[in-house]
Amino acid sequence: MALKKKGPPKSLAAGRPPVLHRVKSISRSATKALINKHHLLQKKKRQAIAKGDGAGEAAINVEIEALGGIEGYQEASLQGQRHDRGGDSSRVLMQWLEPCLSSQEADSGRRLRMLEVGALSTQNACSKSNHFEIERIDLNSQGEGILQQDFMERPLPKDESEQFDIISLSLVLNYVPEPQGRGEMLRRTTQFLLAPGRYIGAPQLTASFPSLFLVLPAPCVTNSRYLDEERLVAIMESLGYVKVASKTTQRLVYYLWKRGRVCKRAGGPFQKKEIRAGPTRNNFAVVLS
Ligand SMILES: C[S@@+](CC[C@H](N)C(=O)[O-])C[C@H]1O[C@@H](n2cnc3c(N)ncnc32)[C@H](O)[C@@H]1O
Repeated sequence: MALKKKGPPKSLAAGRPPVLHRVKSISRSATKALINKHHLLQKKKRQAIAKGDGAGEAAINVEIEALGGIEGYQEASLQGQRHDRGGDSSRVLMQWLEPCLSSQEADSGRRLRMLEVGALSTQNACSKSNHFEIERIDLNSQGEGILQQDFMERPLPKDESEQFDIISLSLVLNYVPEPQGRGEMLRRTTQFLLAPGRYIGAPQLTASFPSLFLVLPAPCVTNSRYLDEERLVAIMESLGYVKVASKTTQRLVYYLWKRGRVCKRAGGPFQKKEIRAGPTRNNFAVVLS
């Protein structure tokens, strides 16, 4: 009987059980291209569904799967959270909130409740800070501690116990393929936040809570035909939000919006209207009817 030919000796590591899922490294440009392609396919899929084009939808699903499906997309997103690529966006939130949170805990010991929509990890800066009791959800859970749930299908809160002091919506709004869907997502956040003005016993929290942490790729606001900072502020104000903090980097825009009372004179509705022309602009838009 012929002996089985042995391959090259394997490293010791090859024999060890996979105790840690290590994310494969992808270049920065490949990551960006993969994320953009995924967003484009999601948009085309939504259009095919709206037209009742079953064959088109199936073909797009094949393309999405060929790109690695939602898992491939999430893996690429995790690459973007690497320290050398700008790091996890919730670090900015913690820089903004740390001073008021530290003094609040010394006073009352109550941990604030956070809903993290589109959570890829349980190890980001807000999780590690220990300041929050966090409920994490994602369309495709990456594991324990993250509930698999579509925020748009999440049952509305029955009472205060199901509402939150803060919602994190980091790089999620731009995943929604249609402008109307984005407006609906923003509107929905208000229903999950506690009523404004409830921090009577902790006045240091009043300036920042209840609030929405919103992060978007910078070009969505800095280089869109249909959205700029002024229009975003107007949209958010029509929902009762007031801008408390913001930061723009080359890659991302970060905002902290505090929920206030909806002003009767607030503008809107906000249709898809060109506010800046130019061949190099993108088409990111938010529509609120
Ligand atoms: C680009 S990742 C962002 C992850 C992380 N928040 C960050 O800032 O790096 C977007 C995540 O949002 C999730 N997502 C998109 N729409 C969602 C929805 N309607 N409900 C829950 N999760 C959603 C996607 O599944 C994906 O994991």
